Amino acid sequence: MTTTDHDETDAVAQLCEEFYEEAERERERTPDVGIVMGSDSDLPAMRGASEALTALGFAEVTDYDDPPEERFTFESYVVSAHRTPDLLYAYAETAEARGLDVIIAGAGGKSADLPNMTASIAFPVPVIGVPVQEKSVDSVIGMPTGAPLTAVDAGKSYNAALSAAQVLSREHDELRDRLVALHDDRRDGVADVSRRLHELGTEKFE
Ligand SMILES: Nc1c(C(=O)O)ncn1[C@@H]1O[C@H](COP(=O)(O)O)[C@@H](O)[C@H]1O
Repeated sequence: MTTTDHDETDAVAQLCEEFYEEAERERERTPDVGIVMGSDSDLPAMRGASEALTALGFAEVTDYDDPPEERFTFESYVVSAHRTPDLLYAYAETAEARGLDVIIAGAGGKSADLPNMTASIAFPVPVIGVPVQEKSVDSVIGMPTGAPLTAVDAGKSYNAALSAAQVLSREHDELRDRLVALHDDRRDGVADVSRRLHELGTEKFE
């Protein structure tokens, strides 16, 4: 093992320790939604999740000691079942105690095991899987009976966030109303674009 490998192992152990410590703390405000992805190279595909949550008035927690004022929040991490199984275990095992109500987990490649392993370990916290690529779909959704995972289509992290908010909205009318408003906006958007296309014609439409 090189010095770098050793340092990286320590860095993983430190993050694991932080999750276990957080699980022990009694905090008034904790993130509602957890976003995890197998690599930071998944960020372009996973950004839709934070965009949708932000559109619904969620803020991102980047410091547990200084959480945002917003009522609904989320947090993001890179966790890999294959590269850092211990980190995955620490993240998922402590998810409920750390206050997470729903997890959105995205991974790519043909062996996208992060979402399903997170679902198994974090149970009964619901996990919404995002296959980052088309080739990841089967490995994300293929769960045996008794090991549930909800998933969206490849790359649809925006929808994963809407589903996460739907779960939370059953307990929070305020969030329910924001979801309905966002839904209505999208519906109006179709009418606007339809009118513009019709009135400008296909040549001038941009
Ligand atoms: N599918 C997984 C897991 C996992 O499932 O544990 N860990 C990383 N990955 C995926 O590997 C791809 C390439 O990652 P790199 O770009 O870091 O090489 C990413 O799409 C990631 O989600």
